[in-house]
Amino acid sequence: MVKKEIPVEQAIGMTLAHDLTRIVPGEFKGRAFAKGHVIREADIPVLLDIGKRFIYVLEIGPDELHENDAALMMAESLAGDGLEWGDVHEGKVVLKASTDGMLWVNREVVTEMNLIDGISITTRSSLIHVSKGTSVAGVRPIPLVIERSKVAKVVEIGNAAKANRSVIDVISYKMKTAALVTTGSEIQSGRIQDKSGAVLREKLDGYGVQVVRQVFPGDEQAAIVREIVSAAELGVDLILVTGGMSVDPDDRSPASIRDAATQVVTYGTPMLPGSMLMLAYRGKTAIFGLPGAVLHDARTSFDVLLPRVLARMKVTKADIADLGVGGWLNA
Ligand SMILES: Nc1nc2c(c(=O)[nH]1)N[C@H]1C(S)=C(S)[C@@H](COP(=O)(O)OP(=O)(O)OC[C@H]3O[C@@H](n4cnc5c(N)ncnc54)[C@H](O)[C@@H]3O)O[C@H]1N2
Ligand code: MOO
Repeated sequence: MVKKEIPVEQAIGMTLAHDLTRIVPGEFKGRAFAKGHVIREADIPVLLDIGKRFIYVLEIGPDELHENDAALMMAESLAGDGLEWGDVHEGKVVLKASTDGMLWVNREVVTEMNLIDGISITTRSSLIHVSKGTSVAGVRPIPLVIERSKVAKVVEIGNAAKANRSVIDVISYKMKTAALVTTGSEIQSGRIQDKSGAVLREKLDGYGVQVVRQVFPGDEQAAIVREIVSAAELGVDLILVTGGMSVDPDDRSPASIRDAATQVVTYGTPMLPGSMLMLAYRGKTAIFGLPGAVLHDARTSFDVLLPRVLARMKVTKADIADLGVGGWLNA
């Protein structure tokens, strides 16, 4: 690479080799001049205002890449389903969700890429819910001009990983319908008005899941089991059982879910709030036992697990055990 520094006063008529950024703390951060801009006399004071006394004239060698080209090549090798991106800005491509769904990031592969000197791939956490339009990853090289071999290595790692699944995907939700089994004698008898229906309907609506049934079986185990089995036979994707999830004699929900399920993933999670949550399946129907905190707190273990269940990702006891560190969710 040949990189010549030209004082801005002598740069009129020259072409900018990269985007130039302007930052006004608290007000603005973005591109003031785009790569390729031909400098005019009127630009000189603006350039001086943003602290540019020199501009580069670049000659990029055959073994090198400009930051913008490198960022685009890397973005293409990383991105799989459910993603889109626009122009490269200031050497960075921002990947955005093109659909609602669960963000999947192959952490090991991204770490391997970031170990290459000069590579910077930044993502949101894997396995979280993202809405269409959300920015999920920023991809850029650190230097203005980077060795082609480093970018080729990123692309090679990305393509090798793709045999299995892309490095970054937004996986749309496969589950669409839910039934609510609202236990509790105090709700069944009308002593207490049900609050779970409104809370859970609103939450599920955010994931595109429709509540098609709500029943109030009280606290008798046989009645709760009957309602879970009936909802599964109706063909809903998801059954949410609330109430009776802890240690009192009339807390029958865990035993009822166990009776109705063909597989129990966990009763109990290392997360707070939401430690008494249960996850089970009856065939392909997912069953959550939701502790009282889900009705009370905005974010619980349910919000952590729901995206991966709706996306039909396999969730194991080991996956759940791994959530303990960072599982204090109200921090
Ligand atoms: N000694 C212990 N106490 C508690 C434990 C424990 O391990 N040992 N666990 C705590 C945790 S964690 C939670 S969370 C709650 C679990 O509560 P449950 O899920 O069993 O909820 P219930 O006892 O059935 O109800 C609690 C409370 O919420 C009201 N409720 C329930 N459902 C509805 C509804 N659909 N609409 C409105 N209100 C509802 C219910 O009337 C009770 O007042 O236990 C801790 N305690
Ligand atoms: O199961 Mo509870 O208060 O941890 O939500």
